[in-house]
Amino acid sequence: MPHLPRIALAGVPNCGKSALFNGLTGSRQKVANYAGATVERRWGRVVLEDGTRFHIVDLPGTYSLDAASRDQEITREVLLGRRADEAPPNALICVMDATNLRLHLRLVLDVKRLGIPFVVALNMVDLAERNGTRIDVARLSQELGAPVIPTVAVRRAGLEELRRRLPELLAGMAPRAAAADDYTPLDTAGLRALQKRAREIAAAVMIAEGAASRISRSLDAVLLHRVLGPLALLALVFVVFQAVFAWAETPMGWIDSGVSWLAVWVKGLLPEGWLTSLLADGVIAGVGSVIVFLPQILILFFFILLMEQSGYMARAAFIMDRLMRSVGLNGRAFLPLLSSVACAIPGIMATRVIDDPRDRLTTILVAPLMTCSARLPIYTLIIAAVIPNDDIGAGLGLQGLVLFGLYVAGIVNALVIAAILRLTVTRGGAQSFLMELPKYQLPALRDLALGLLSRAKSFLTRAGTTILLASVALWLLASFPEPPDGATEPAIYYSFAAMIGRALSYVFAPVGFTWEMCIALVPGMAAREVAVGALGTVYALAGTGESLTASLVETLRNAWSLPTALAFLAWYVYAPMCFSTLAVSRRETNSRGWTVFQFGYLMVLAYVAAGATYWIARALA
Ligand SMILES: Nc1nc2c(ncn2[C@@H]2O[C@H](COP(=O)(O)OP(=O)(O)OP(=O)(O)O)[C@@H](O)[C@H]2O)c(=O)[nH]1
Ligand SMILES: [Mg+2]
Repeated sequence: MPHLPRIALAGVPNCGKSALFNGLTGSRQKVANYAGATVERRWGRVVLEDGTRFHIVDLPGTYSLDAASRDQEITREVLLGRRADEAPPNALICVMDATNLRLHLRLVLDVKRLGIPFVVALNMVDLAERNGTRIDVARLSQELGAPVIPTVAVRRAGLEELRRRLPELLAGMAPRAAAADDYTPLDTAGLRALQKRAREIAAAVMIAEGAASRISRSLDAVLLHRVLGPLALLALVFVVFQAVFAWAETPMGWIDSGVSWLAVWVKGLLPEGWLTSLLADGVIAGVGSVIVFLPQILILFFFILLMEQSGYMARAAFIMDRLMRSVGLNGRAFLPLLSSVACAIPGIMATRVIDDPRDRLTTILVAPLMTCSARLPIYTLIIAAVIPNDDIGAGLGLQGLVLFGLYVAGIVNALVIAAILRLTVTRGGAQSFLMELPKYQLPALRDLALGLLSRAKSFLTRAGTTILLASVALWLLASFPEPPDGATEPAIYYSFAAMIGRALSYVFAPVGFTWEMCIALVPGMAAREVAVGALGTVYALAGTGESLTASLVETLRNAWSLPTALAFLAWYVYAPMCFSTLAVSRRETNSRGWTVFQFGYLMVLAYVAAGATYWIARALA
């Protein structure tokens, strides 16, 4: 890797660097319609037709070379060659958004001072054309003293031409490490001169300037409206959770019957014995009970991707800014928190866009409270088991409403705890929030499909690895030692797992958990949805012949009292996150103390919440 020349992609956030990177390398980096989608650098290798090989690096976007936030700092360090382990790139592709030349020229002019040879990819020319902007490309190239190639990164247009120009760029590449030493940050006068020059060039090359589209303005008049905006956001989120239940029902039914059929088939095919039990009760019951949730996860991500691609996500951050400010965070924290709805890990990584270290720390600490998609299986399983599938009018279901409530609870918890932290352990002044609103775009179907595909893949991979292993391990623990002669209880009752479960139930009985639930808590630390798989395995083993075909939902409905089920839900609203999240927290906060604090406070909250729910529900029932 170190021997190949390196080309870096530089540009303002949201100009299409990652889309271009994906186009050039065939990889699938996150492309999203808001500033700050990329927070890390990513490498890829490119081989040109003439055999030239080089590495290309995708960087977080930056508005200037002396930016403050962690993601932009990475870009600056890479471009200036300040990273200990690597020299500055040999050449650059500066990506510009053709619909916003002035802003983008400023960065290009600043980058030009580095003295690293570059080409300009004049991206989003499709949008520029549509809104009536026309640019004199030859003149722009002349003014910048570098080749300018019009591109449409998402449709891979112009990439051939770009590739053709790269060998000549690499031929004239700078001796490594020379460039950055001469770079000094601009003083105010220098900055002004640079801005003036950017304006001049923009004026000179713009043959016609289009206005922001009318559609965009009228959409914003509603979606960013003081009253209508928040209402629209709330309505949208509500619809999403209704859809998660309503649309997923049928495909989930198919998967569920497929899994049950498979278990029965295996039991019928193989002679009774440990292998059959391992396959049917361990692998199929464990992994199967998690895979059932694939449709729901995909529906949730369908909406998230839609919001990211259309440009609505950044507006949602804007709407939430006031609320966020009232708890001492700012609108910037909204996107990381929203990413945590997928998973806290990318969410915590996304906090790199937050400049202020205390804001950032607070956001990291509360991110696991947002309802991650691994909780979805647990929530829906228990909701399906204990909440009646009533119609609450207007075609809305009670189950969807409860799920919506749990997600809202996650958000409220995150905000309340952020407010408390901001007043105590992470006290400090609040920062103002500035974020460019991206253009509205119709989501590209291809990108949506690819996004969903990669989600499905990672979910199934987890099911096939972590969850499979946990299910097998649990099956072992739950099947041995074998019951003594003349045993009256199901075999699992005498197993190691039951011993562990009963030991744990000294701690958890006061909050209403049964020993079967306690067994599921342990593997649930590896990944939350494993708890569902574990329940699948435990109840499959504890079950008698007739409940073999009964779904897990039916089994739980009979086995758990309502207070117990609600307490389990409450536990997972706060539940100590999976270990991978803790590892990422540790890395991003760079502090063991804060990680322990995070784990500790979530643990305590989970226990208290489960207990309170259990006792209140019992008193009411
Ligand atoms: N119409 C159009 N949309 C584009 C083009 N290039 C990128 N996009 C869209 O612009 C948005 C931003 O693209 P990204 O590749 O994520 O931008 P980025 O520069 O990597 O952004 P950061 O990582 O936040 O700095 C996405 O919604 C893309 O689908 C283009 O040439 N034409
Ligand atoms: Mg990017």
